[in-house]
Amino acid sequence: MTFKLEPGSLIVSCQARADNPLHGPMFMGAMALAARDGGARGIRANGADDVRAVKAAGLPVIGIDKVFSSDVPVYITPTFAAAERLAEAGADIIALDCTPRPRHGDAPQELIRRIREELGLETFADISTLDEGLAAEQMGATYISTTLSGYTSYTEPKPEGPDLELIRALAARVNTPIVAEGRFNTPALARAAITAGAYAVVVGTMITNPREITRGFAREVAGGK
Ligand SMILES: CC(=O)N[C@H](C=O)[C@@H](O)[C@H](O)[C@H](O)COP(=O)(O)O
Repeated sequence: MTFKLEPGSLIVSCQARADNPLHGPMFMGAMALAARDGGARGIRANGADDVRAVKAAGLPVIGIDKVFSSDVPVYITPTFAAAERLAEAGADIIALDCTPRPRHGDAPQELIRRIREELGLETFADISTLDEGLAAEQMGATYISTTLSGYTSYTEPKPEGPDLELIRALAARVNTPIVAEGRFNTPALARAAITAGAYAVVVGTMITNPREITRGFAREVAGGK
C-alpha cells in the first residue's frame, strides 16, 4: 500500500547520530509515538533499524539511509542498495539526495525510476536550490524537499533561519508538492512555510534533539556565549 501525505501535514524527523545519547531504535521509536500523539502525520527516520522501530506509530514513514564516503559529498540514500534496505524495513517513501553533486552509484533520475518501478515506492527529492527542484520535478520525484539548502557548498554558509525564499520560488515554478525542511525551528516558521506554498513541513532538531535544544538554552542563560 502506498501512503499519501495529506496537505498541511507536520512530519517529524526522528534521528539521533551515534554520538547522541538518544541514538538507537528504542529511543527513536518512542520519539515517533510522542510525535504521533502530538499530531505528526508522518515520520522521517534514518537507517533500517530506526525505520522498523518508528513504523509502530502507524504513520507514513519517510526513510533515508545516510551513508558517508570520504570522497563524495552525497550521503542521503546515495545508492539503490540503500533504498532497498529501507524498503525491506517498511519505509513508505524513500528520501534521497537529488543534487547533481558527485556520487557513487546511479544518478538520482535513475534511482527515482528504480525506486518507483522496482520497489513500488514514492520519493522525496532532497534539494538545495531552485534549479535542483526544477530538475527533480523532471525526474518524476513525488515530493520536493528543501532539506539540503544551506548544506551544499554552493548554498553555504548555512543561514540561521530556514529558506522560505526557496519555497516561494519553487511554488511559483513546480506542480510537485513542496516539503519545507531544514531549520523550521518554531511553530510560526512552520506556519510561514505553508503560507509560502509548502505542502508539508518536516521538523527535526527542535522536536527530537534535546541535546541541541538544551544547547540553545544553555547559551542564552550563560549570556549568549
Ligand atoms: C542536511 C541533513 O543532513 N539533514 C538531515 C536530513 O534528514 C537531518 O539531519 C535534519 O535533522 C532534517 O533535515 C530536519 O531538519 P532540522 O533538524 O533542521 O529540523
